[in-house]
Amino acid sequence: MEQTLYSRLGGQPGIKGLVDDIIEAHMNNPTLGPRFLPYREKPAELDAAKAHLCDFLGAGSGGPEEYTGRDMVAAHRGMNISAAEYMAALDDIMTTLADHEIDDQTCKDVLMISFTLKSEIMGQ
Ligand code: HEM
Repeated sequence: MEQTLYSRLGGQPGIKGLVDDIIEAHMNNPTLGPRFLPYREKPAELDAAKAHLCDFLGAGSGGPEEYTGRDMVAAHRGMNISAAEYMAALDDIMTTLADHEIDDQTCKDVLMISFTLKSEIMGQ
C-alpha cells in the first residue's frame, strides 16, 4: 500500500523538524522577516503558532493530530499577505523539504496542497 503523506513527511517528529526549520527560514527571508522576526520576542505565541502548524500539517496529511487552530482565512485576516510573500513562503517550504531529503513526489504533493490554500491565505 502507498504510504500516507504523513509518513512520507516523517510523522510527528518529521513534521515538527520541518516546521521549526520553515519558521527559521521565514525569519531569515528578507521578504518574510518583517512578519516573522517580531515573534522572536514573543516565544509563547511562536510556540503556540508552531504547535498549531504541526497539527494542521499532521491532520491534513493523514496523521492522528487534531487541528484546533483557526481556519486559514481567520488565521491570516488583517495581514493582507501579498503574492510575493506567498511565493517566498512556498520557496522556504520547498527548500526546507529538500534539506530534509524529502523525496521529489512528496515535495510536489506539498506544493500542490499549498497552492490550493493560496486564495484563503493571500489578501485577507
Ligand atoms: C502554505 C502557506 C501557509 C500555511 C499552510 C499557513 C498556516 C498557518 C497556520 C496553521 C497558522 C496557525 C493558526 C492559529 O494558530 O490559529 C498560521 C499562523 C500564521 N501565519 Fe500562516 N500559513 C501560510 C502562509 C503564511 C504566509 C505567507 C504568511 C506571511 C507572509 C503567514 C503568516 C502567519 C502568521 C504571522 C501567523 C501567526 C498568527 C498569530 O498567531 O497571530 N502565513 N499560519
